[in-house]
Amino acid sequence: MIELEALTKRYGEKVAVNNLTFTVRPGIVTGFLGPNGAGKSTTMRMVLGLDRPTMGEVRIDGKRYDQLKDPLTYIGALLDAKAVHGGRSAYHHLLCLAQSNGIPKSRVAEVLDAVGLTAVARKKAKGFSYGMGQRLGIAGALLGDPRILMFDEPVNGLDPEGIHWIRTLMKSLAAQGRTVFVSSHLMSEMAVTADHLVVIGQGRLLADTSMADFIERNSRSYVRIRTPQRERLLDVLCEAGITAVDADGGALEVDGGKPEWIGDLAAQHQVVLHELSPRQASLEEAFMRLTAESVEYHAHTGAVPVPDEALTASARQAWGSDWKKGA
Ligand SMILES: Nc1ncnc2c1ncn2[C@@H]1O[C@H](COP(=O)(O)OP(=O)(O)OP(=O)(O)O)[C@@H](O)[C@H]1O
Repeated sequence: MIELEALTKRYGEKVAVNNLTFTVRPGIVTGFLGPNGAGKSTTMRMVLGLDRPTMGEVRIDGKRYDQLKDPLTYIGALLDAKAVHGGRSAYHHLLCLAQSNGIPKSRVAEVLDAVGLTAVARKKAKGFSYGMGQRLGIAGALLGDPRILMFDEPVNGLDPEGIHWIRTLMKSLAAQGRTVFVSSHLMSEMAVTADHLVVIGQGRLLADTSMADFIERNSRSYVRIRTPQRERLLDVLCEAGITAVDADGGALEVDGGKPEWIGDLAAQHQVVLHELSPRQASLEEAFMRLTAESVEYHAHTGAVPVPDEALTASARQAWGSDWKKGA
């Protein structure tokens, strides 16, 4: 389990991580989502004791990172796949890690096998492709057989086969009862990998919710309609008790409506339709909406278009006053 409590990191005037409180639990994959610069990597570095919090703290199974004996046996992480001595072979890179962390030598061959690098184990890391480098980084994370694993944007730059492999690996690690914490800026990727979501924007917590809840609340289905007789159609829909809202390009949208029903209604009233199409809002759109509110807060004046229940209490407070103080 990873517990963050009021975790904050300032770099001069810049608040990279702002009062984050959440828990990453075992047995599931927790996705850590946020747009570029949201503070994901800074948070992960603080989890590993690589950056010092300005305020607050992080506990790994109840202890600070610097209190862990042989930390690789508690938490394994892939933060930067390039952080490998290029002149060393994959085998020697892992052997050095093992020896400096009280991990038996036999474990090196096991993790090389687990990530599919056995055949190239004696080759120098500098000759590795990006995907092979990612696999080597993951082997390092698995080396201490830790109960907690943390991956920073592990699928970035990978081909579909590599993405599928990492996705399957994370799910199987969680199924073994481990805590799996993985960052991404892609909602679509998290939707098929994570069981739980923590979303941040500008260092602040925006949502801490189960993936199932997020999907249920944001998988909006609607019908898009275009007509040259807009006012007439609006009257007809209104009489039928259907609410239509304006959409881009002069179109109308009806939430949850059936296209057949709207088409029949239009035909009965001799309203010409140029488009009548069922649509499903993507989760990526929902994520962009959620995070755009934090990125562009100053420009925002209307109601927050995200389901209130999906937000944390601190996020609800965050939509406003304290942001304008420049916090
Ligand atoms: N050492 C540093 N000094 C100054 N500012 C920093 C430092 N590290 C990060 N930042 C700033 O803190 C903010 C958060 O950065 P961070 O890398 O944690 O975000 P991220 O969510 O991981 O983004 P990305 O997806 O682009 O990696 C950014 O505005 C970044 O410029």
